[in-house]
Amino acid sequence: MNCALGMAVTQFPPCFTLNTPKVRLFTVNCQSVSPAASGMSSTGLVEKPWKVSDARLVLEDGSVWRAKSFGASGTQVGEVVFNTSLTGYQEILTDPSYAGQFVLMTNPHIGNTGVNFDDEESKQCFLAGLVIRSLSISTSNWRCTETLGEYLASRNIMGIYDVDTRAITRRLREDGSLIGVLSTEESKTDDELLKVSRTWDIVGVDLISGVTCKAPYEWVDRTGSEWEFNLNGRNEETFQVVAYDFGIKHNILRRLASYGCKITVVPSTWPASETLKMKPDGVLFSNGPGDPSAVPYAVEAVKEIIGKVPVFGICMGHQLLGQALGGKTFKMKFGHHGGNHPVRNIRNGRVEISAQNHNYAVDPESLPEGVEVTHVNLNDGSCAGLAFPQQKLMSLQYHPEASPGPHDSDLVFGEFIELMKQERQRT
Ligand SMILES: NC(=O)CC[C@H](N)C(=O)O
Repeated sequence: MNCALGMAVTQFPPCFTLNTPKVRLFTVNCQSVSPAASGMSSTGLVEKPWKVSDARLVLEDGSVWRAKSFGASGTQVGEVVFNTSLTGYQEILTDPSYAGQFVLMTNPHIGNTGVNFDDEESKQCFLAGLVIRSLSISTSNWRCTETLGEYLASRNIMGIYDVDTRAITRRLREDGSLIGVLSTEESKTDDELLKVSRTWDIVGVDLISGVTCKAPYEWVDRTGSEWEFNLNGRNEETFQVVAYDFGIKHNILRRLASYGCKITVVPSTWPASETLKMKPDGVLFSNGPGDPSAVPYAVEAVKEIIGKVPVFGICMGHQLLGQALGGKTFKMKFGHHGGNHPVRNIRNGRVEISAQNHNYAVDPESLPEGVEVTHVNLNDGSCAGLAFPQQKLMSLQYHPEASPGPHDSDLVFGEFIELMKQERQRT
């Protein structure tokens, strides 16, 4: 149950290049909180019938945010990002791309539908923790099997509520993503927590190795019929796809299966030569957490595969393709996380509302001639999709599988099928 600080630091090694100037700590949102701040007296008797602040989120800028804890207790370090999705907190909690990050939900009311067996995007929660404004006091949904608090506690994930998420979001938008330390341990001083936030870093760390599968496996589940779209002209042929698991979301696999693919999921370190031996019709490079520059082995595998079979990259997969083509990736100020990002599909002029979750992006200027930018994020003009027809390559910086989010971009799976079909006819 205890997220010991030592464990967290071992899992995501600290960066020793940051200096840690001494600055004054300032406490925000501290509403007459007693030092014990737990609602319990030293004798263990409850002093107040309501829960009082028992947790602190200390950000690297020196701000200290008092909050109430739920889920697991302990101390955890991570990068704080804000997500603007209105629904789908369970899919967000189980998206492995959030490894090493605290997800702050800008939607103030979270937990009202509880959690269920069907909305999992992976077998585990890899995120550092959840930060919300208001935790629903009741849970009501026909699929609900557990409350959000029970769920987080059983997965050893810390959550906090009754914290000013709006103020933190404004700070992140102004200053960029910040490292934070969340703690329920009164014995740790604010200064100690601040020091940890300033000596830990997420840049340059291989987070994929902590979330990928250990061995190859077959995936067969399609999207359940009650949630399925009307797939016009559904493909009758079957295509063999090898999917690299850099932290793959299950709905990518379900959508590929629904479009008629037979899928073998392989670990992130699976050799390209083995993949090519399997003679797949296409290869998918999945989403995944962290810095694409921290996983050169993955870029090498991508390099060896492109040009030989049709490939499709999603999010981290798109960034790795960008690097494999000789391009550069960079860290954005606060990234894109949410289900309401407008993207222009340059090829047909249509605007898609998309689900996004990324902190890095490909610099299109750095890409070689012949690589086409197919999609642009309309909020900031960043590159949201690529194609290189001569190499049978396509990629999106965002999530066509949604889960959670809008389904406007689902047809891109059909484009991948088309790419594989053309290659089959050609050879
Ligand atoms: N969803 C993802 O694949 C995230 C990609 C990458 N980890 C980023 O933050 O940019």
